[in-house]
Amino acid sequence: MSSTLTVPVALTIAGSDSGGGAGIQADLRTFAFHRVHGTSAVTCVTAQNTLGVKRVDALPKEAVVAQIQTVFEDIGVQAVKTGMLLNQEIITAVAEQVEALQIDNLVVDPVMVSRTGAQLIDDDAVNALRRTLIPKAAIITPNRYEAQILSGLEIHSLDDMRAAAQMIYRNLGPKTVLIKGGGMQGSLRGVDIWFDGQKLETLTTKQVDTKNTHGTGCTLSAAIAANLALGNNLATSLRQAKQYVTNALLYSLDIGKGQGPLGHFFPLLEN
Ligand SMILES: Nc1ncnc2c1ncn2[C@@H]1O[C@H](COP(=O)(O)OP(=O)(O)OP(=O)(O)O)[C@@H](O)[C@H]1O
Ligand SMILES: Cc1ncc(COP(=O)(O)O)c(N)n1
Repeated sequence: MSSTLTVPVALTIAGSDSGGGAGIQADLRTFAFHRVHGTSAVTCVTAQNTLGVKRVDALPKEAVVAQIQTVFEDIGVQAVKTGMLLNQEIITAVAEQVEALQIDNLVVDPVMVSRTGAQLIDDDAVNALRRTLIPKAAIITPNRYEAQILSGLEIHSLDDMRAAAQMIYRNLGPKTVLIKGGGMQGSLRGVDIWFDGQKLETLTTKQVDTKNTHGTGCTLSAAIAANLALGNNLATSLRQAKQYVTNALLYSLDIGKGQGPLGHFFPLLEN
């Protein structure tokens, strides 16, 4: 006897991480955990491990567009997340597809700077993100450094995070801004702030004491997209996604010599 299931579908438009901790690999595991069918449009291929990124090769923008269109034509998609889009050409092409396909449930993780402060995309790409994609987002999820670039403010405290969220909302026009605390000091690492033009909310978990935090940002944005694909409203999606990242951090994996990945399927890892 076999049975068929109908499940929601999410699409990730992001880079491949050969080390399996972040990017497309983290996103697809996150979708699967949520019982959401994961589809993907690869933007670039990174040679990466737990110690860092050694090489990045971009795909032609036409290849990225073809993946998105081919998935939409046949399968249909309830929510989309974007991760590492790398260059101006790919960002502009993705923004055009968002417009043409009338994608509403769009989660933009504006991957620009790693948690260690290394810039991952050039200035033209940052400007393209600001101009073309961020204004179309249902939510954007910058980390501390990305929020500094997008707001022009220095961020050292919770109040700074709140001011930056409001500034980005007003200046760049996404429907909601969530600033992640992973790059802050001490207990603020578990605290995120979000602002939707009316409510200024805080999502708090205890700081998890682990060095294995590679892919936390990708995982959070993929979990938000998965929850939206399941039909949850934004506030519920953010709460659930935060809880999911925290659980996956509590079961992070000691793999490699640097920052290991999260335990995305944590219930299978319990002794
Ligand atoms: N040590 C920690 N303890 C608890 N929560 C954490 C910790 N580190 C990160 N987080 C949470 O993980 C989520 C991702 O935030 P973070 O600031 O790490 O994003 P990021 O810099 O984009 O991630 P990445 O390390 O993947 O680049 C946020 O909800 C943040 O609060
Ligand atoms: C392919 C790829 N995409 C994104 C990130 C950053 O991810 P994160 O912000 O989750 O560390 C990464 N290191 N590699």
